[in-house]
Amino acid sequence: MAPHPRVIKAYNAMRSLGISDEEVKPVLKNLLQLYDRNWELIEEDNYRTLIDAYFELKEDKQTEGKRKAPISYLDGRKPKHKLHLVDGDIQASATDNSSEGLSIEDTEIPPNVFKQKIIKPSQTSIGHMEPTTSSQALQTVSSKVDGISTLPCMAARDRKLHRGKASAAGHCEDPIVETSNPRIQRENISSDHHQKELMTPRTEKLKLHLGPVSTSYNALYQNVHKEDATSACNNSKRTQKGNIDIASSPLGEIKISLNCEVALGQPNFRIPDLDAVMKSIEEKYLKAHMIVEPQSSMVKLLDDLCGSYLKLGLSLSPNGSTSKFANSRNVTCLPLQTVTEDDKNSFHFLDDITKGSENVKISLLDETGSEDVPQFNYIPYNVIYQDANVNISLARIADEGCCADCAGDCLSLSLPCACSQETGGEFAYTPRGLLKDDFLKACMSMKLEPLDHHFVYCQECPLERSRNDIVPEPCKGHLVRKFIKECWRKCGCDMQCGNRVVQRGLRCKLQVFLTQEGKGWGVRTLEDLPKGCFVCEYAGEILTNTELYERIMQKSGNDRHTYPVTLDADWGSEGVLKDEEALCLDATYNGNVARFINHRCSDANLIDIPVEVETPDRHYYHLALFTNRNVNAYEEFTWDYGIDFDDHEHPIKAFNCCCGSPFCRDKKQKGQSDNLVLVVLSHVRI
Ligand SMILES: C[S@@+](CC[C@H](N)C(=O)[O-])C[C@H]1O[C@@H](n2cnc3c(N)ncnc32)[C@H](O)[C@@H]1O
Repeated sequence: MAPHPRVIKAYNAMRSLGISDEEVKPVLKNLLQLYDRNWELIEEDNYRTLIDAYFELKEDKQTEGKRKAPISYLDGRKPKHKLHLVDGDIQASATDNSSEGLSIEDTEIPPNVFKQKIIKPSQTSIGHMEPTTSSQALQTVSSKVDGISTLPCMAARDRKLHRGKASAAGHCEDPIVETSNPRIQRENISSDHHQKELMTPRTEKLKLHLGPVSTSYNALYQNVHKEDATSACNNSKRTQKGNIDIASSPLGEIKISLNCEVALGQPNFRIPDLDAVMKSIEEKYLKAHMIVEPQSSMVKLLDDLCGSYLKLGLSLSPNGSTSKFANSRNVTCLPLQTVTEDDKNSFHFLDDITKGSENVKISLLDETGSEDVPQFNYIPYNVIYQDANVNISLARIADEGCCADCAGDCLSLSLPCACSQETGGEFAYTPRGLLKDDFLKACMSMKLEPLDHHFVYCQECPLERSRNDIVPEPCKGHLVRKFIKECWRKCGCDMQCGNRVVQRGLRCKLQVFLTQEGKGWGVRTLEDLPKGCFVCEYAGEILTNTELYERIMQKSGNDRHTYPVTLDADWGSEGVLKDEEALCLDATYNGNVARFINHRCSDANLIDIPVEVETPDRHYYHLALFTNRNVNAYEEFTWDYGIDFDDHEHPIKAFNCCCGSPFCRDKKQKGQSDNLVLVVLSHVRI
């Protein structure tokens, strides 16, 4: 009888894993019976149910075999690996191409052979959730590309990175990362292994017990730790490292337990979806880390998995939807345990601090786990706190101050439109959306050599009033800054117009991370960025000077940081500016990613440039941060706040600068503690 096409497909899928038709047949038959011949259940996710059921059956049979009788080895040698993970008949998998029709009657459990399997390098599965019975297998996620075992959604590019990272991190021995390099396997498999086995790439199958207490991986896992690799061929051994507990048996079985008991102290913990846990790990290691950080390792990754498991579990609402696996019979809930010291050492990771409000996610990472996650509310754009008079109305924009007659992209016009007037009849941006070199150069020169440029003077300066309200000193002057003016709502061009960069929002891949130099949190780029690239604007609450002053007065000694930026670019031209008219941006409680960007004296890689978008005057404007040189992936962003560290009269005391720049302006001794360290960013003090 001609085999059923679905049977042939199933056989083919299993053959690609090196499993013979003979062995698949009884398993498939059982599953068809169990699922009432519902093929969809068997076929979904690349036959994961079938694969799981197959391995489960093998495991059961092996256990039974061990109990009943000594195991017979076809080649007379003891196996190094337990059948649970690697099995198969060499001849069958290599030569048996028959796809006999499957009939219920011809079910036959294959002999309990215990042989090392020759398997293609690509044959690996990860993320198998152990079912309660052998036939209830769920959650096998297998990936067969490039000989690298991968997490389920890993893109081809990411897999390359994964491989690159393995070597960079010195963890090539990790079978999860690299299974196809025979040299590496030779180095890590004990000497009594048969040569055929040494040259044979293996498959791994990882099992995950989902439960609030421990997450376990069972794997043919000789090489996770070198010390454990050898122990797998000698005596049983158990090692503990952080949240990870590794036990190995003389049969080559290694079990990795990830202790997530910290979850148990959390009343809101719900068991998360394993796919979501895996995805979150991928986000972190493949996208955020790009698998190139030297300190990354599988141990760290598994530890991270535990952390993500907890975090995702906690993020599920008690009454809302829980994981589809949460009530599954396949979930193993283990007894309660207490929180250990190790739990306190786990890192902090947030997938997206923007709450989805930006074009791109921004992750937060504290690899030490020592710092509390910052408490603030993410806002992507400036928001008026209360009294600030920011008059945004179309009526204020004169017809000649916009380009109502334009269409499409203003940058493509042979004669630049009215919106280029502010920048001398030329747009500040290139068609690639970068700052033009000349414009950037002029802005840099103002930043670095302010005295070479023009200043305007207030009749009564709000800054001087804040120093001495009774007898304020004369205004020291405000630099006449270069502005960018972008097209806006009254303009006829479209949103893709090249003169709309800042208003389109953040595009770069950024990460908030804990700096090593004692600067607290910082921001880094996760990709190479060219010179003149818009990174983000400094967004916060728009406050009047009066409101800012009141806030500063209310701050307690523990509340160390405030992040106000004065919008003083137009102060001099406004004559007498009252405190309730002078504006600033405060990102302390409500702000965007820029609130984490640290200061660097003089040679910072970002520059702040005022940008006029909705309002035609310069009373209120946006403060946009652009790269002033090429910035490499993983470089920390910095900008020069313009602090005069020698100005001891300033109402706001500066921090002790740890910028590390050879041009650092802070000459005072390090280590002096400040009770309340506040900093006014972005005004050059001369
Ligand atoms: C705008 S915030 C930057 C983010 C901040 N690091 C955090 O953890 O939230 C400014 C504060 O960061 C710290 N900071 C920034 N640059 C620094 C530097 N070069 N040296 C020391 N501390 C710095 C100071 O505490 C300052 O008040």
